Amino acid sequence: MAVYTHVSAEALAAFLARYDVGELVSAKGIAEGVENSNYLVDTTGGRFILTLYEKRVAADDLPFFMALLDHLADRGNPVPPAIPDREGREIQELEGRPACLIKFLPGVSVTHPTPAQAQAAGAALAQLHRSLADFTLERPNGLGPDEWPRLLARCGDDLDSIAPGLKASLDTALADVLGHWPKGLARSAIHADLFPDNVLMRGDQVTGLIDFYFACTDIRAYDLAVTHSAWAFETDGTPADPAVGRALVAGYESVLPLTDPERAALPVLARGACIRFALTRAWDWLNTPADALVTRKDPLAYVRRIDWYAAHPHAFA
Ligand SMILES: Nc1ncnc2c1ncn2[C@@H]1O[C@H](COP(=O)(O)OP(=O)(O)OP(=O)(O)O)[C@@H](O)[C@H]1O
Ligand SMILES: N[C@@H](CCO)C(=O)O
Repeated sequence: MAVYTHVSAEALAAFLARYDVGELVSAKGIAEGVENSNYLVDTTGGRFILTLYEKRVAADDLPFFMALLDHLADRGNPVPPAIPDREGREIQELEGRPACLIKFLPGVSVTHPTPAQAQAAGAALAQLHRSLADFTLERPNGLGPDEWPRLLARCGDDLDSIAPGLKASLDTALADVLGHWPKGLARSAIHADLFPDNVLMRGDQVTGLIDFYFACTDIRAYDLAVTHSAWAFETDGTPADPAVGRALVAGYESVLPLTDPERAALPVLARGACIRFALTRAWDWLNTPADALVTRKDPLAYVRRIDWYAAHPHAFA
C-alpha cells in the first residue's frame, strides 16, 4: 500500500486550518499507487485527496506540475487542480514532505478496459495534447531515452536475478530502439504515464485524468505509445483484445489525427515505452524499501510487451 509517510491527526488538522475547507471529518490512506503517499480526506466542506510527494517527485518540479494542471483545468480537461490555501499557496510542507491538497474527482479506474473505454481514453489524451499546444513551461523527461542506458547500467547484472538473460535482452532491445529513435516529431508537455489506473471513468466516460508527476516535455506520439503499451495488454503483459488498442488510437485520432511520420514511428516509440517501464519496474523490484507495504509491479510484464511490439511491426498500420 502506498502510504510511506504517516500523517498524524494533529498535523493534518493544523494543515487543513490553512484552507477554507471546513473541519477534518476523516482521513484514510489510499492503497493504490506506488510513488507517493495519498490520503482520502473528508472535511465538513467536501472530499479531497492529500498527496505527500515521495522519492521520485522533486519539490522543484511541483510548480511545473501545478501550472500544468491549472492550464488543463482552465481548458475543460477533467484534471484535479491543487486547492490553494487562504494565501494562495498550492504547495505546502507536511510531516517533512512537500504536500498538496487536491480536488477529488469521481469515477473508478478500470482493470480490463473495453474498446469503448479505450476509445474515450484515447480521445481524452488527444484533447489534453491539444490543450497543451500553448503551454510554455518545459520540463525535461528524466525517464526519457537519454536516461535509459544509465538506468540499465544502474540495475546492472542484478537484472539476471529477476530472469536469467534479462540484462542481455534489454541491452539488445535498447540499442535497437535508440538506433531508430525518431527525430523531428511534434513535442509538447505530455502525461507520460497514462495507465488505466490513472484514468477515472464512469461507464464509458472519462471523469478524471490523474497522476501527472511524470509529465514532461517530449514527443507527443510517445505519450500515445506509452498509453497503448498500458491499455492494449493484460496486467501480465499478454495482449488484450486487439480491438482495445485499435480503439485507443482511433479515439486519439478522432481529436488529433496522427501525421504519417508519427504513425510510422509508433512501433519504435512503443518499444521505447516498454523499455522505460521494464527498467523502472526492475529498479523498484531490486530496491523496494523494506518498511513499505507496497506491491511491486512485475518488470517481466513489460519485457513481454517489448517482444510483442517487435514481433508485430504493423500493429499501428
Ligand atoms: N484527484 C483524485 N480524485 C480521486 N481519486 C484520486 C485522485 N488522485 C488520486 N486518487 C486516488 O488515489 C490513487 C493513487 O493516486 P496516484 O495514482 O496519483 O498515486 P501514485 O502513488 O502517484 O501512483 P502511480 O503508481 O500510478 O504512480 C488513485 O488510484 C486514485 O484511486
Ligand atoms: N505506471 C507505472 C508506475 C509509475 O511509473 C508502472 O506501471 O510501472
